[in-house]
Amino acid sequence: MPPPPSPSLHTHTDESELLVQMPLVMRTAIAGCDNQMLVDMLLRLKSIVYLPGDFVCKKNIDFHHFLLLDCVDSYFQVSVLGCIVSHFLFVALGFIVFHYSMSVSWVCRLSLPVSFSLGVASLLLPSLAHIFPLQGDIGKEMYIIKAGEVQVIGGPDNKIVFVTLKAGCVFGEISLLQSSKDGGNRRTANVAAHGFANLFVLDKKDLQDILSKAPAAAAAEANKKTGMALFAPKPPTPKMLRAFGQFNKAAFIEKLKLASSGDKQ
Ligand SMILES: Nc1ncnc2c1ncn2[C@@H]1O[C@@H]2COP(=O)(O)O[C@H]2[C@H]1O
Repeated sequence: MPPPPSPSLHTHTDESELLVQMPLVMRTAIAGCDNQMLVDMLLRLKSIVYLPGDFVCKKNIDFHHFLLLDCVDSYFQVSVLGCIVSHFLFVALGFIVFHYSMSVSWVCRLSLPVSFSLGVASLLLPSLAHIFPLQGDIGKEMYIIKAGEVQVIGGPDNKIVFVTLKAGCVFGEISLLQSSKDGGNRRTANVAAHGFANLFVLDKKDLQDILSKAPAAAAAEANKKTGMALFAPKPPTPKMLRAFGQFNKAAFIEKLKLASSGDKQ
């Protein structure tokens, strides 16, 4: 008797079984989708697990990461470090100048104030980042949450949680769909994994391919035109309704009075 097939070697799968395992939001969305589009999309999805706190999308560059100062958690320490680093740079510069037998007096005189200013500048860097925010990542992928949660975060030190997205939610699509003019393809928010998050990732190019082939895309284009009809001038009111529209209450009461006085006579 042949051995029973191992579960991992099944050649075909029952779609309804697969569907049951998906988050409810995804199942509902799938129900209204074009079949070919779904197949196209599913074949291109990659599954990635993000660790707790990992950034999936970045709107702002974090200056502590930027300066490679993850271990330094206060602006004061950053500025002190800035002073020390710039002072050593000047000492090195002085050494080079001295080595080439040039005057070092101006280097010595400038060393302290410049080190100090650079220290102050490094103190101000995080505040400057809020005034002149650096542009974030260019969106290259969008995500569907398979399991776990992600949070859209912002504010100082990304402490504010704007929204928590759960299994079945889609995000990271805005920068993919916006035009690149005026930096429109930059991430509009920071998104980080809240606990372990298993995400399906879809490339920008794959998304564009799917949308260009999908009949739904054409329908959406057509809908833009038909949708306008909803706001177009309304058709003229039918005759009967127009008669109601011209209904004059005072004249009607006058007619009633006349009729009743005629009855009495
Ligand atoms: N208020 C919000 N609610 C839900 N999702 C958001 C919100 N703001 C931003 N996002 C998502 O966060 C993503 C960040 O990258 P994108 O700008 O590409 O696309 C963004 C949206 O998908």
